[in-house]
Amino acid sequence: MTQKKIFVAGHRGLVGTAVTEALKEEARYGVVTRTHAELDLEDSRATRQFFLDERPDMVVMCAAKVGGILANNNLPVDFLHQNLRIQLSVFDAAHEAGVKRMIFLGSSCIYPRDCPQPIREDYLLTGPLEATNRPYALAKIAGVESCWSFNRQYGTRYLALMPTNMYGPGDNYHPEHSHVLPALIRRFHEAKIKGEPSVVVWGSGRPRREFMYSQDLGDAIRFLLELPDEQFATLTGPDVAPLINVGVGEDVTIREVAELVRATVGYQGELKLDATKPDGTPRKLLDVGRLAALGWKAKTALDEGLRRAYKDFLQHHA
Ligand SMILES: NC(=O)C1=CN([C@@H]2O[C@H](COP(=O)(O)OP(=O)(O)OC[C@H]3O[C@@H](n4cnc5c(N)ncnc54)[C@H](OP(=O)(O)O)[C@@H]3O)[C@@H](O)[C@H]2O)C=CC1
Ligand SMILES: C[C@H]1O[C@H](OP(=O)(O)OP(=O)(O)OC[C@H]2O[C@@H](n3cnc4c(=O)[nH]c(N)nc43)[C@H](O)[C@@H]2O)[C@@H](O)[C@@H](O)C1=O
Repeated sequence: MTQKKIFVAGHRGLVGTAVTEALKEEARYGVVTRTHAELDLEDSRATRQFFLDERPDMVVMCAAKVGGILANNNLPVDFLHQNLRIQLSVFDAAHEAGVKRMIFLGSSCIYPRDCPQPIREDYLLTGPLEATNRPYALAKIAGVESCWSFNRQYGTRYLALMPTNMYGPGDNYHPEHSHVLPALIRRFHEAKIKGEPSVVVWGSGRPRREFMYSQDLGDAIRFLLELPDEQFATLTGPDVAPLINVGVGEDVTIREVAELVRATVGYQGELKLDATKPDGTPRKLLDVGRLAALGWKAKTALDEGLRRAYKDFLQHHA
Protein backbone atom coordinates (compact mmCIF):
# COMPACT_ATOMS: atom_id res chain seq x y z
CA MET A 1 0.00 0.00 0.00
CA THR A 2 1.37 3.42 -0.93
CA GLN A 3 0.97 5.80 1.97
CA LYS A 4 -0.16 9.38 1.42
CA LYS A 5 2.15 11.76 3.24
CA ILE A 6 0.20 14.50 5.02
CA PHE A 7 1.82 17.47 6.77
CA VAL A 8 -0.34 18.64 9.68
CA ALA A 9 0.95 22.12 10.52
CA GLY A 10 0.26 23.09 14.16
CA HIS A 11 -0.35 19.47 15.25
CA ARG A 12 -0.04 20.22 18.98
CA GLY A 13 -2.88 22.78 19.04
CA LEU A 14 -6.58 22.13 19.66
CA VAL A 15 -7.49 21.40 16.04
CA GLY A 16 -4.13 19.91 15.01
CA THR A 17 -4.36 17.34 17.85
CA ALA A 18 -7.80 16.23 16.65
CA VAL A 19 -6.74 16.09 12.98
CA THR A 20 -3.60 14.11 13.78
CA GLU A 21 -5.61 11.62 15.85
CA ALA A 22 -8.20 11.19 13.08
CA LEU A 23 -5.55 10.63 10.39
CA LYS A 24 -3.38 8.31 12.47
CA GLU A 25 -6.35 5.89 12.73
CA GLU A 26 -5.81 5.12 9.04
CA ALA A 27 -2.71 3.16 8.02
CA ARG A 28 -2.85 4.68 4.54
CA TYR A 29 -1.70 8.05 5.86
CA GLY A 30 1.83 8.94 6.94
CA VAL A 31 1.44 12.01 9.12
CA VAL A 32 4.40 14.41 9.16
CA THR A 33 4.67 16.96 11.95
CA ARG A 34 7.03 19.62 13.27
CA THR A 35 6.71 21.55 16.51
CA HIS A 36 6.91 25.33 16.44
CA ALA A 37 10.39 25.04 18.02
CA GLU A 38 11.56 22.68 15.25
CA LEU A 39 10.11 24.74 12.38
CA ASP A 40 8.91 28.34 12.64
CA LEU A 41 6.44 28.63 9.78
CA GLU A 42 6.90 32.40 9.74
CA ASP A 43 10.43 31.67 8.50
CA SER A 44 9.86 31.29 4.76
CA ARG A 45 13.36 29.91 4.01
CA ALA A 46 13.14 27.16 6.62
CA THR A 47 9.58 26.35 5.55
CA ARG A 48 10.61 26.10 1.89
CA GLN A 49 13.48 23.77 2.76
CA PHE A 50 11.22 21.59 4.90
CA PHE A 51 8.69 21.20 2.07
CA LEU A 52 11.38 20.44 -0.51
CA ASP A 53 12.89 17.80 1.80
CA GLU A 54 9.61 16.16 2.85
CA ARG A 55 7.47 16.67 -0.29
CA PRO A 56 4.13 15.92 1.38
CA ASP A 57 1.18 14.89 -0.83
CA MET A 58 -1.29 16.93 1.20
CA VAL A 59 -1.28 19.64 3.86
CA VAL A 60 -3.68 20.50 6.68
CA MET A 61 -2.92 24.05 7.83
CA CYS A 62 -3.83 24.31 11.52
CA ALA A 63 -0.87 26.50 12.54
CA ALA A 64 -1.90 30.06 13.29
CA LYS A 65 -1.85 32.81 15.89
CA VAL A 66 -5.13 32.00 17.68
CA GLY A 67 -6.93 33.45 20.69
CA GLY A 68 -10.19 34.62 22.17
CA ILE A 69 -11.89 37.99 21.93
CA LEU A 70 -9.54 39.84 24.32
CA ALA A 71 -6.31 38.51 22.81
CA ASN A 72 -7.57 39.47 19.34
CA ASN A 73 -8.59 42.93 20.55
CA ASN A 74 -5.35 43.63 22.44
CA LEU A 75 -2.79 42.22 19.96
CA PRO A 76 -4.05 43.26 16.50
CA VAL A 77 -0.60 43.43 14.89
CA ASP A 78 0.33 39.93 16.08
CA PHE A 79 -2.92 38.45 14.78
CA LEU A 80 -2.66 40.16 11.40
CA HIS A 81 1.07 39.89 10.69
CA GLN A 82 1.90 36.50 12.20
CA ASN A 83 -0.99 34.88 10.36
CA LEU A 84 -0.15 36.56 7.07
CA ARG A 85 3.51 35.53 7.37
CA ILE A 86 2.67 31.90 8.22
CA GLN A 87 0.20 31.70 5.34
CA LEU A 88 2.48 33.26 2.72
CA SER A 89 5.33 31.03 3.70
CA VAL A 90 3.26 27.80 3.73
CA PHE A 91 1.27 28.49 0.54
CA ASP A 92 4.39 29.36 -1.46
CA ALA A 93 6.40 26.42 -0.17
CA ALA A 94 3.55 23.92 -0.61
CA HIS A 95 3.00 25.01 -4.18
CA GLU A 96 6.70 24.88 -5.01
CA ALA A 97 6.95 21.37 -3.55
CA GLY A 98 4.04 20.21 -5.72
CA VAL A 99 1.34 19.87 -3.04
CA LYS A 100 -1.94 19.45 -4.90
CA ARG A 101 -4.45 19.12 -2.07
CA MET A 102 -4.47 21.41 0.98
CA ILE A 103 -6.99 22.24 3.67
CA PHE A 104 -6.53 25.71 5.12
CA LEU A 105 -8.28 26.52 8.40
CA GLY A 106 -10.13 29.83 8.38
CA SER A 107 -12.77 30.87 10.89
CA SER A 108 -16.44 31.89 11.04
CA CYS A 109 -15.31 35.42 11.99
CA ILE A 110 -14.39 36.11 8.33
CA TYR A 111 -18.06 36.85 7.60
CA PRO A 112 -19.60 40.30 8.02
CA ARG A 113 -20.56 41.16 11.60
CA ASP A 114 -24.24 41.68 10.92
CA CYS A 115 -24.95 39.28 8.08
CA PRO A 116 -28.15 37.19 7.81
CA GLN A 117 -28.26 33.96 9.82
CA PRO A 118 -27.48 31.16 9.26
CA ILE A 119 -24.36 32.37 7.44
CA ARG A 120 -23.84 31.02 3.95
CA GLU A 121 -20.42 30.84 2.29
CA ASP A 122 -21.46 33.42 -0.32
CA TYR A 123 -21.95 36.13 2.34
CA LEU A 124 -18.15 36.58 2.40
CA LEU A 125 -17.15 40.20 1.70
CA THR A 126 -20.71 41.52 1.67
CA GLY A 127 -20.36 43.86 4.67
CA PRO A 128 -18.14 45.29 7.46
CA LEU A 129 -16.30 42.95 9.85
CA GLU A 130 -16.55 42.77 13.66
CA ALA A 131 -13.96 45.20 15.12
CA THR A 132 -12.58 42.94 17.90
CA ASN A 133 -11.19 40.42 15.41
CA ARG A 134 -10.93 42.34 12.13
CA PRO A 135 -7.11 41.89 11.75
CA TYR A 136 -7.35 38.11 12.27
CA ALA A 137 -10.39 37.91 9.97
CA LEU A 138 -8.59 39.83 7.24
CA ALA A 139 -5.59 37.49 7.44
CA LYS A 140 -7.97 34.54 7.12
CA ILE A 141 -9.77 36.16 4.17
CA ALA A 142 -6.36 36.55 2.51
CA GLY A 143 -5.92 32.79 3.10
CA VAL A 144 -9.18 32.05 1.28
CA GLU A 145 -8.00 34.26 -1.58
CA SER A 146 -4.64 32.43 -1.64
CA CYS A 147 -6.48 29.11 -2.03
CA TRP A 148 -8.56 30.52 -4.86
CA SER A 149 -5.63 32.23 -6.59
CA PHE A 150 -3.46 29.08 -6.57
CA ASN A 151 -6.42 27.05 -7.84
CA ARG A 152 -7.02 29.56 -10.65
CA GLN A 153 -3.41 30.11 -11.68
CA TYR A 154 -1.92 26.67 -11.08
CA GLY A 155 -4.84 24.23 -11.01
CA THR A 156 -4.20 23.20 -7.40
CA ARG A 157 -6.95 21.88 -5.09
CA TYR A 158 -6.67 24.15 -2.05
CA LEU A 159 -9.78 24.36 0.13
CA ALA A 160 -10.50 26.78 2.98
CA LEU A 161 -12.58 25.44 5.86
CA MET A 162 -14.57 27.86 8.04
CA PRO A 163 -15.10 26.22 11.42
CA THR A 164 -17.35 27.65 14.07
CA ASN A 165 -16.06 28.18 17.67
CA MET A 166 -14.17 25.03 18.73
CA TYR A 167 -13.42 23.39 22.09
CA GLY A 168 -12.02 20.04 23.27
CA PRO A 169 -8.93 18.17 24.49
CA GLY A 170 -5.70 20.16 24.32
CA ASP A 171 -7.46 23.54 24.32
CA ASN A 172 -5.74 26.74 25.47
CA TYR A 173 -6.88 27.42 29.07
CA HIS A 174 -5.18 30.80 29.50
CA PRO A 175 -7.37 32.88 31.88
CA GLU A 176 -7.40 36.01 29.65
CA HIS A 177 -6.32 34.97 26.16
CA SER A 178 -8.35 31.80 25.57
CA HIS A 179 -11.80 31.36 24.02
CA VAL A 180 -14.93 31.41 26.13
CA LEU A 181 -15.36 27.67 26.82
CA PRO A 182 -11.86 26.84 28.05
CA ALA A 183 -11.86 30.12 30.02
CA LEU A 184 -15.12 29.23 31.76
CA ILE A 185 -14.16 25.59 32.39
CA ARG A 186 -11.06 26.81 34.19
CA ARG A 187 -12.80 29.65 36.06
CA PHE A 188 -15.72 27.53 37.31
CA HIS A 189 -13.34 24.73 38.29
CA GLU A 190 -11.06 27.04 40.27
CA ALA A 191 -14.05 28.73 41.97
CA LYS A 192 -15.37 25.30 42.99
CA ILE A 193 -12.02 24.21 44.44
CA LYS A 194 -11.53 27.51 46.31
CA GLY A 195 -15.19 27.70 47.44
CA GLU A 196 -15.68 31.12 45.84
CA PRO A 197 -19.23 32.54 45.98
CA SER A 198 -19.41 33.75 42.34
CA VAL A 199 -17.84 33.45 38.89
CA VAL A 200 -17.48 36.27 36.37
CA VAL A 201 -18.68 35.82 32.79
CA TRP A 202 -17.62 38.51 30.33
CA GLY A 203 -20.02 40.77 28.45
CA SER A 204 -23.82 40.85 28.51
CA GLY A 205 -24.32 37.09 28.23
CA ARG A 206 -26.58 37.74 25.22
CA PRO A 207 -24.29 37.00 22.23
CA ARG A 208 -25.01 33.68 20.58
CA ARG A 209 -22.30 31.20 19.60
CA GLU A 210 -22.21 27.82 17.90
CA PHE A 211 -19.76 25.38 19.54
CA MET A 212 -18.23 22.31 17.94
CA TYR A 213 -16.19 19.56 19.60
CA SER A 214 -12.67 19.42 18.11
CA GLN A 215 -12.77 15.68 17.36
CA ASP A 216 -15.76 16.30 15.08
CA LEU A 217 -13.65 18.79 13.13
CA GLY A 218 -10.84 16.21 12.88
CA ASP A 219 -13.40 13.80 11.46
CA ALA A 220 -14.72 16.41 8.97
CA ILE A 221 -11.19 17.11 7.74
CA ARG A 222 -10.46 13.43 7.21
CA PHE A 223 -13.80 13.13 5.37
CA LEU A 224 -12.86 16.00 3.03
CA LEU A 225 -9.34 14.69 2.41
CA GLU A 226 -10.85 11.36 1.42
CA LEU A 227 -13.32 12.76 -1.12
CA PRO A 228 -12.65 11.41 -4.59
CA ASP A 229 -10.82 13.81 -6.94
CA GLU A 230 -13.94 14.59 -9.03
CA GLN A 231 -15.88 15.60 -5.90
CA PHE A 232 -13.01 17.58 -4.33
CA ALA A 233 -12.66 19.36 -7.68
CA THR A 234 -16.25 20.66 -7.42
CA LEU A 235 -15.16 22.57 -4.28
CA THR A 236 -11.86 23.83 -5.63
CA GLY A 237 -12.27 24.44 -9.36
CA PRO A 238 -11.04 27.77 -10.78
CA ASP A 239 -14.55 29.25 -10.92
CA VAL A 240 -15.65 28.25 -7.41
CA ALA A 241 -14.94 30.21 -4.22
CA PRO A 242 -13.08 27.42 -2.37
CA LEU A 243 -14.59 27.75 1.08
CA ILE A 244 -16.89 25.55 3.11
CA ASN A 245 -18.48 26.01 6.55
CA VAL A 246 -18.13 23.44 9.34
CA GLY A 247 -20.40 23.62 12.35
CA VAL A 248 -23.18 21.90 14.23
CA GLY A 249 -26.13 23.93 12.90
CA GLU A 250 -27.37 25.34 16.23
CA ASP A 251 -26.24 27.97 18.71
CA VAL A 252 -26.77 29.03 22.34
CA THR A 253 -26.37 32.29 24.27
CA ILE A 254 -23.22 32.85 26.32
CA ARG A 255 -25.36 32.84 29.47
CA GLU A 256 -26.82 29.45 28.50
CA VAL A 257 -23.41 27.96 27.78
CA ALA A 258 -22.05 29.38 31.05
CA GLU A 259 -24.90 27.59 32.89
CA LEU A 260 -23.99 24.38 31.07
CA VAL A 261 -20.34 24.69 32.08
CA ARG A 262 -21.41 25.40 35.67
CA ALA A 263 -23.51 22.21 35.69
CA THR A 264 -20.72 20.17 34.05
CA VAL A 265 -18.15 21.32 36.61
CA GLY A 266 -20.63 21.00 39.48
CA TYR A 267 -20.22 24.55 40.81
CA GLN A 268 -22.96 25.78 43.18
CA GLY A 269 -22.22 29.54 43.35
CA GLU A 270 -23.53 32.54 41.46
CA LEU A 271 -22.78 33.76 37.94
CA LYS A 272 -21.94 37.49 37.52
CA LEU A 273 -21.76 39.34 34.20
CA ASP A 274 -18.91 41.82 33.58
CA ALA A 275 -20.28 44.44 31.16
CA THR A 276 -16.86 46.13 30.83
CA LYS A 277 -15.72 43.23 28.61
CA PRO A 278 -16.65 43.17 24.89
CA ASP A 279 -19.51 41.06 23.50
CA GLY A 280 -18.07 40.84 19.98
CA THR A 281 -20.29 39.62 17.16
CA PRO A 282 -23.93 39.31 18.29
CA ARG A 283 -24.45 36.03 16.45
CA LYS A 284 -22.57 33.79 13.99
CA LEU A 285 -24.49 30.64 13.24
CA LEU A 286 -23.11 28.86 10.19
CA ASP A 287 -25.19 27.40 7.38
CA VAL A 288 -23.71 23.92 7.13
CA GLY A 289 -25.85 22.79 4.18
CA ARG A 290 -22.94 22.55 1.76
CA LEU A 291 -21.01 20.05 3.89
CA ALA A 292 -24.22 18.17 4.78
CA ALA A 293 -24.96 17.76 1.06
CA LEU A 294 -21.58 16.04 0.68
CA GLY A 295 -22.62 13.59 3.44
CA TRP A 296 -20.95 14.89 6.63
CA LYS A 297 -22.60 15.90 9.91
CA ALA A 298 -21.23 16.70 13.40
CA LYS A 299 -21.91 13.98 15.99
CA THR A 300 -21.10 15.31 19.46
CA ALA A 301 -23.81 17.09 21.45
CA LEU A 302 -22.67 20.12 23.46
CA ASP A 303 -23.35 18.57 26.90
CA GLU A 304 -21.43 15.40 25.98
CA GLY A 305 -18.54 17.41 24.45
CA LEU A 306 -18.33 19.57 27.57
CA ARG A 307 -18.17 16.48 29.80
CA ARG A 308 -15.27 15.15 27.73
CA ALA A 309 -13.50 18.52 27.63
CA TYR A 310 -13.80 18.88 31.42
CA LYS A 311 -12.42 15.37 31.90
CA ASP A 312 -9.43 16.31 29.72
CA PHE A 313 -8.97 19.53 31.70
CA LEU A 314 -8.95 17.57 34.98
CA GLN A 315 -6.42 15.07 33.61
CA HIS A 316 -3.98 17.48 31.98
CA HIS A 317 -4.51 21.07 33.04
CA ALA A 318 -6.13 21.33 36.50
N1 LIG B 1 -10.09 27.37 18.33
C1 LIG B 1 -11.15 27.80 17.67
O1 LIG B 1 -12.22 28.05 18.26
C2 LIG B 1 -11.08 27.98 16.18
C3 LIG B 1 -9.92 27.80 15.46
N2 LIG B 1 -9.92 28.00 14.09
C4 LIG B 1 -8.72 27.85 13.30
O2 LIG B 1 -8.21 26.53 13.41
C5 LIG B 1 -6.78 26.56 13.36
C6 LIG B 1 -6.20 25.90 14.59
O3 LIG B 1 -6.66 26.59 15.74
P1 LIG B 1 -6.38 26.02 17.21
O4 LIG B 1 -6.00 24.61 17.12
O5 LIG B 1 -7.52 26.44 18.05
O6 LIG B 1 -5.12 26.89 17.63
P2 LIG B 1 -4.00 26.57 18.73
O7 LIG B 1 -3.50 27.87 19.23
O8 LIG B 1 -4.53 25.57 19.70
O9 LIG B 1 -2.87 25.85 17.86
C7 LIG B 1 -2.14 26.53 16.90
C8 LIG B 1 -0.89 25.74 16.63
O10 LIG B 1 -0.10 26.45 15.67
C9 LIG B 1 1.24 26.47 16.12
N3 LIG B 1 1.92 27.66 15.59
C10 LIG B 1 1.58 28.94 15.78
N4 LIG B 1 2.47 29.74 15.16
C11 LIG B 1 3.38 28.93 14.56
C12 LIG B 1 4.53 29.16 13.78
N5 LIG B 1 4.96 30.41 13.49
N6 LIG B 1 5.25 28.09 13.34
C13 LIG B 1 4.86 26.85 13.66
N7 LIG B 1 3.76 26.56 14.39
C14 LIG B 1 3.04 27.60 14.85
C15 LIG B 1 1.15 26.49 17.62
O11 LIG B 1 2.34 26.08 18.22
P3 LIG B 1 2.82 26.82 19.58
O12 LIG B 1 1.66 26.69 20.53
O13 LIG B 1 4.02 26.05 19.97
O14 LIG B 1 3.08 28.24 19.18
C16 LIG B 1 -0.01 25.53 17.86
O15 LIG B 1 0.44 24.20 17.88
C17 LIG B 1 -6.37 28.03 13.22
O16 LIG B 1 -6.16 28.35 11.89
C18 LIG B 1 -7.59 28.76 13.74
O17 LIG B 1 -7.68 30.02 13.17
C19 LIG B 1 -11.06 28.37 13.43
C20 LIG B 1 -12.24 28.55 14.11
C21 LIG B 1 -12.34 28.39 15.53
C1 LIG C 1 -13.33 31.48 17.29
C2 LIG C 1 -13.44 32.97 17.35
O1 LIG C 1 -13.04 33.42 18.63
C3 LIG C 1 -13.05 34.83 18.86
O2 LIG C 1 -14.29 35.38 18.72
P1 LIG C 1 -15.45 35.14 19.74
O3 LIG C 1 -16.42 34.18 19.20
O4 LIG C 1 -16.01 36.44 20.15
O5 LIG C 1 -14.68 34.38 20.90
P2 LIG C 1 -14.58 34.16 22.43
O6 LIG C 1 -14.71 32.71 22.60
O7 LIG C 1 -13.37 34.79 23.00
O8 LIG C 1 -15.86 34.91 23.09
C4 LIG C 1 -17.18 34.54 22.81
C5 LIG C 1 -18.13 35.31 23.70
O9 LIG C 1 -18.00 34.83 25.03
C6 LIG C 1 -17.89 35.92 25.93
N1 LIG C 1 -17.17 35.49 27.14
C7 LIG C 1 -17.72 35.39 28.38
N2 LIG C 1 -16.79 35.05 29.28
C8 LIG C 1 -15.62 34.90 28.58
C9 LIG C 1 -14.30 34.55 28.98
O10 LIG C 1 -14.01 34.33 30.15
N3 LIG C 1 -13.36 34.48 27.98
C10 LIG C 1 -13.67 34.73 26.65
N4 LIG C 1 -12.69 34.61 25.74
N5 LIG C 1 -14.92 35.10 26.29
C11 LIG C 1 -15.87 35.18 27.22
C12 LIG C 1 -17.19 36.99 25.11
O11 LIG C 1 -17.37 38.26 25.68
C13 LIG C 1 -17.89 36.81 23.75
O12 LIG C 1 -19.14 37.47 23.77
C14 LIG C 1 -12.15 35.50 17.94
O13 LIG C 1 -10.86 35.21 18.30
C15 LIG C 1 -12.42 35.13 16.50
O14 LIG C 1 -11.40 35.57 15.76
C16 LIG C 1 -12.69 33.67 16.29
O15 LIG C 1 -12.41 33.11 15.26
